[in-house]
Amino acid sequence: MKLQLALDLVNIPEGIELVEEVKEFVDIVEIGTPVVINEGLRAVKAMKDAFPELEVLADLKVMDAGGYEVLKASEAGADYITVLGVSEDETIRGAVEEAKRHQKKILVDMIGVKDLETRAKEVDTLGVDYICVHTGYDLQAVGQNSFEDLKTIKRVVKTAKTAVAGGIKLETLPEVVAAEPDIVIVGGGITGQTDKRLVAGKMKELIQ
Ligand SMILES: O=C(CO)[C@H](O)[C@H](O)COP(=O)(O)O
Repeated sequence: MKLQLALDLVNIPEGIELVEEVKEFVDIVEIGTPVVINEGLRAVKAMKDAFPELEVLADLKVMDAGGYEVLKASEAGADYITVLGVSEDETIRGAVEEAKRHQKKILVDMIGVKDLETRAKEVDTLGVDYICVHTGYDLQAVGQNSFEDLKTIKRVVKTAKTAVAGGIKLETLPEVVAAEPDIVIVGGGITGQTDKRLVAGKMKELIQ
């Protein structure tokens, strides 16, 4: 099980400083969608240059032009690129083909998918590397999480690996770990803490 640190509310120097603090406990650094919007793909390149030993995920949430956007993120040094599960199968196929060409991985984010079981089964046939259940900020704000959805994809997905994201904290991590996802994605649960190193270390312990 890998721990992915999501960086959403920082600029490039702040992100690098934050990763420096917790890098020994983290497997993947996510350049979150707001960071990509603010800073562009150069944030991916800057993180990979600063920490070549860590994997970097570009959270582009690709919705169209899958091949082209995966190409650009791959050129910037991303190891993983996210594509939305609600996008067309053609988009996901294009992303997967391009990722394979560059030895990169595609993580499909199921945010906004209404019939999770049916779509997860479909996406699982498209050759993606990971399927991720995700409660975004707007649904976290009304008290939702993805813990039951994780159990659903663990039951129906046969080929892809699984991941979970959305409001995971140290207190809720044991419940998540019990469902055995391949990647646990944590943003504010680490970045919003006063002692980030302490919390990241405890999370890593629970995951191992
Ligand atoms: O993709 C995201 C928001 O769209 C976040 O990176 C993801 O939800 C993880 O952050 P947090 O743990 O703070 O919810």
